[in-house]
Amino acid sequence: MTPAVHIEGLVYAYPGGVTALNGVDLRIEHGERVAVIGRNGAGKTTMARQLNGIAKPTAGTVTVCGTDTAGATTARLAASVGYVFQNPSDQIFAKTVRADVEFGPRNLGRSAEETARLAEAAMAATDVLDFADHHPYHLSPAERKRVALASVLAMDTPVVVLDEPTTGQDHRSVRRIERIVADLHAAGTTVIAITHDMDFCAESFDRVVAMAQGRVIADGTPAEVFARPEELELARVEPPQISRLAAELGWADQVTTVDGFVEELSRRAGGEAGTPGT
Ligand SMILES: Nc1ncnc2c1ncn2[C@@H]1O[C@H](COP(=O)(O)OP(=O)(O)OP(=O)(O)O)[C@@H](O)[C@H]1O
Repeated sequence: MTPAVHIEGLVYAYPGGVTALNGVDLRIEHGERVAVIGRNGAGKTTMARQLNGIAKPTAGTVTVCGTDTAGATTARLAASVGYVFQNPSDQIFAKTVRADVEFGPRNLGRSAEETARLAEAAMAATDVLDFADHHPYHLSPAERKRVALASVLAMDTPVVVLDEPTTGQDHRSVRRIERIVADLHAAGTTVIAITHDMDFCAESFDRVVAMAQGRVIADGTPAEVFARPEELELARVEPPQISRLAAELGWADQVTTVDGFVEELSRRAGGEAGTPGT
């Protein structure tokens, strides 16, 4: 089957001269949940921007849902890839939240009825329905970020790319975003998130791709990647808090999620600690 994303030998140099990507190879299958991590300037956003054709390879190829981005218009790629910008101000443009969220599906040729249904569902999932008729300008940065997410969810694309979705969000909103990622996954959508939030990374993603200096330096499950101190050092990231707690307790097995921690605790206490989520 054609992969959702296939990147081969990708090099990208900005017009100013910075070579931000230095030979990236990455294959992501349909339905995968992938977190892309790494220090500032590692090339994460530059790579993600290739997926919806905002930027085109200097060398190498990027194929999304079977379409080579080199010859494809951004409008064509928009049907396959929804991209939530790191900064919502780069994305939101309409006079009301509802108009912004409805723009994408309408632009993709959905009927008025379908557009309204998709927009309503996306606004409910991101908890922005209460201010659907407000001007996005009057919302807080965290709320605007959720509007940007709603606008992409409403497009119902097979691939969704989230650039730093949890930044600036409170605990409740982060949990909501975790739920959205789980729902997208259950619906078969491929989810790719760039994140500096290692707790979110470990809780919501099955695969972690670590980048440094324009290359992929580690690729595996959260447990595999967080067990590689040299690569983590190079990527300047620390394992999730729960992993560090488990390490402090001297547990040899790699724990990356709260549920995993509770399971391990329960096993060690002979089943007395209860089951996760109860
Ligand atoms: N518009 C641009 N023009 C020139 N160079 C750029 C531009 N945007 C990014 N760069 C450079 O490209 C490299 C990769 O940047 P990029 O934003 O992709 O990294 P990142 O891993 O997403 O970082 P962050 O975590 O800070 O978002 C950096 O050296 C950065 O300075």
